[in-house]
Amino acid sequence: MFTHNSYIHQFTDMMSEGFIFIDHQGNIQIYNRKAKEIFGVIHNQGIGHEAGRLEPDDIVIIADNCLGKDDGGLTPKDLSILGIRDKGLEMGDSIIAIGVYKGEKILPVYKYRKGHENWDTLNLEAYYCDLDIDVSIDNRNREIHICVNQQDFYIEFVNSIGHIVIVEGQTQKVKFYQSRGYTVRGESIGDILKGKPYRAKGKGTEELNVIGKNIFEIHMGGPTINEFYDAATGKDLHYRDKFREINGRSTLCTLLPVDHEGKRMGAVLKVEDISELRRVIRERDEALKSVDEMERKLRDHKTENYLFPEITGESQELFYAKKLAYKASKTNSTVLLLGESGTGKTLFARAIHDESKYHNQPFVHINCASIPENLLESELFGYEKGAFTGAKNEGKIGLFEAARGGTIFLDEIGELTPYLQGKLLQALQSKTFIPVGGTKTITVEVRIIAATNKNLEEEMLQGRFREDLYYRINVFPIMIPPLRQRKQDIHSLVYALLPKICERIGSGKKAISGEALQALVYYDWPGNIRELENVLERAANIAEGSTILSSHLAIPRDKRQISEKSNQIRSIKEVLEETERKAIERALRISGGKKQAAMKALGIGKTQFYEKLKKYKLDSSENRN
Ligand SMILES: Nc1ncnc2c1ncn2[C@@H]1O[C@H](COP(=O)(O)OP(=O)(O)OP(=O)(O)O)[C@@H](O)[C@H]1O
Repeated sequence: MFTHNSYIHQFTDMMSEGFIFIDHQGNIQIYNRKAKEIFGVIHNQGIGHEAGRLEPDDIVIIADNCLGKDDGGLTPKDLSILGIRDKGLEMGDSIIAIGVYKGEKILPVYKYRKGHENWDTLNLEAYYCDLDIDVSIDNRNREIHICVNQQDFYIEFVNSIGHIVIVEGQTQKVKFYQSRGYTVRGESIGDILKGKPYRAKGKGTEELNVIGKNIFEIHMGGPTINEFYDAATGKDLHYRDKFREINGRSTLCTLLPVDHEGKRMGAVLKVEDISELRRVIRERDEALKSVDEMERKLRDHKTENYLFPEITGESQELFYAKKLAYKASKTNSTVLLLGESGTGKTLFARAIHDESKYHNQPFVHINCASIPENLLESELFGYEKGAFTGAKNEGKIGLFEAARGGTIFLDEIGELTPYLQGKLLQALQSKTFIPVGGTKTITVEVRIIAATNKNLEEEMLQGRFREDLYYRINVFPIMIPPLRQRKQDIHSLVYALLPKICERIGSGKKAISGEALQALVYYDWPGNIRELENVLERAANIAEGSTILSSHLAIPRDKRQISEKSNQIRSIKEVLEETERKAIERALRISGGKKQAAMKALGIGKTQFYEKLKKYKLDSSENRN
């Protein structure tokens, strides 16, 4: 009845979904164009080839991502026809194999992965029988590529699939390649290897006539096709838009029985191919993953920003230093804080300790410049009783020991004498020391943070600081820029520090006038934040009213005139020079004072670089590396 109704065929061919109708015996009556496309009955993929069968001496290339599944039952044993007899190979394994059909004289090449292993791609490249062969199974993108002399034959898959390309031994021409719809065409690898004929492919190829054939001739069994048959033969089964896999393709299916005058006539199956949709979903998942990644990065960025709230300032320069400090806090490495006096090195050292895993352990701060040289050794390493005149009878533990398990902060490390530098180096290297006047070696695990306002590299080059100690402590350098290079922080510093200062000195709350604030911004702050604190404290003390005015600020008058100066027009040369100076300062700062690195970053030659350092007085020494 349906076979002769050409209108029905025409109409169903116009549908964008696959549509199959089988009668009450399971014979196909309608199989529309889209269904043929989905299941590969119509075949226009690739270059095409003639019909044929596998012959001895043909070169066979196989890529199968799960032996025994969905490939027409290809087993490890089947591969013996190519000379592969590997006892380690089992069902469920993935394999790439190249061999000659029944060609016992030419050994096969192959590579496989066990089924339980987790991997993304399996790849085999070979020059085999004068052919350039490159095969890959890409589990992530769900594709198998077999490239023969740069000709790519690829196949997509959902769960598992087998792909095969056959090259004629004599002519070296591709005589068969696997593609979508192989089950419908009865061309599984298993069948092909057993010598079953395959159909021609490509334009003008005769279409496989499915009408009138039993559904099981065209589709291998499987839950969906079984249900389809059951519904057609009388079972009361129906569903709408369900995800089903048919012949290894992901589909969205609607199944409906067809009754006429109370009698079961058959069933229809409407099929939407969602492999494409899967690809889109995968792409979307990947996009979401990168959004997640991005969000995580942003979160980290935010955390770093909010991390050390006691370190006030929003400048990029400070943010960069904070970021490094945060990273340093999560390692055990020795940290070297570099920066002028009053820039916040102690604050950073404390913040690193508090954020580290040692935060419940002691934090011991020692200023190497403030202790007389003859006492420093015993302060650091302790002494035994009676070690020297004036020593306590019972002896004393040193700061290294007091810091056991925690952090020792060696401030102004550049002030250490050569003798103490040697002692310190020994302690850092061996994590042991001998107290003054003692004989017993003491072992301590302690995290070192050192700080200096000197240019240690310069000190080292001048022979005033031991090179070995310099490298030992310069593991994680963090440069804290001076306030004049991050004037942007002045506002927030004033607003954070002033209330605390007022509370401490009991002056009552004080505000600051716009003019005073502007004067603070224009000043160059050689003493950095410590100087800013002092200026604010003094101003809060002398201001009688509730507002600090510029007249209350103890900063040199001529140095706050820059505001007026900045209104003057400057020559281009002046502006360019200032920009140049700033660029060099910034490069030196970011490279932690390392001249080679700064020079490289600036992209200028050595002579030019040193000339400019001299010109802008950024370096006292002229003849350095
Ligand atoms: N970013 C900041 N936010 C708030 N207070 C700061 C900041 N930086 C520094 N300070 C304050 O400035 C003062 C000087 O800082 P700190 O003692 O840490 O500097 P330093 O570099 O160790 O100085 P020195 O080299 O003279 O020892 C301290 O009172 C500190 O709390």
